[in-house]
Amino acid sequence: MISLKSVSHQYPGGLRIAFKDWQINNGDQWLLLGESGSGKTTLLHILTGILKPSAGDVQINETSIYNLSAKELDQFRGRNVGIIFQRPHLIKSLNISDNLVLAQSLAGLPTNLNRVNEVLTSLGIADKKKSYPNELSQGQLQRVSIARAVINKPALLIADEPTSSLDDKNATAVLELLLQQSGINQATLVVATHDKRVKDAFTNTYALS
Ligand SMILES: Nc1ncnc2c1ncn2[C@@H]1O[C@H](COP(=O)(O)OP(=O)(O)OP(=O)(O)O)[C@@H](O)[C@H]1O
Repeated sequence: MISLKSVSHQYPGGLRIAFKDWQINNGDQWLLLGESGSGKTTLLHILTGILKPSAGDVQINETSIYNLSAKELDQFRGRNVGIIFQRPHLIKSLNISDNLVLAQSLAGLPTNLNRVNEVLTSLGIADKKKSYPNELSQGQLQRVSIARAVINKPALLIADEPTSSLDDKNATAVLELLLQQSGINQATLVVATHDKRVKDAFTNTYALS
């Protein structure tokens, strides 16, 4: 379970952004909506352990993440949180398989090539494991991003505008894969988006005002 209690954040010289309390149960699938500038990225950074809020408590599976040391938080994040950005951030000099192995290693986990194969197969890109990122299409790269995000079976899967750079066909496919992967891996899914094509797929909505 993830909970956000009395969280607010103030950037230096900026206005305080207050976030209403949020309880996310394991396996829930949520849409995070808000106008430009309302604080979506700020909230995703707070939820994923990247940005310590000025006030309030964030718990993931009963761990108050901002009470951890920097090193503990890095490992906790690597093991428990998978993030999919608008555009994939892969290491260009590593092939797809090695990009996923790197994600295991950064989380302090041993190399598990069976898991790499399992995830790539479930995303329909097992044949690309020896390819390099610049040899893949945009839609395939977004699948690799999803693979990297779920490789360590995170409790929380976060996607920040995952479909906005994709055409309709790829956007639908990526959305279906996100929902499917969060189901297979029993991960909670939070998708922040403006993309109208995405809205109907979710029943839970957290809206920023
Ligand atoms: N590093 C920063 N320093 C100061 N102010 C910031 C910083 N990052 C964001 N802000 C401000 O905080 C507010 C929320 O920004 P945030 O990026 O979270 O919004 P958003 O909802 O993700 O917007 P968008 O949809 O346009 O990406 C904005 O007013 C923004 O100007």
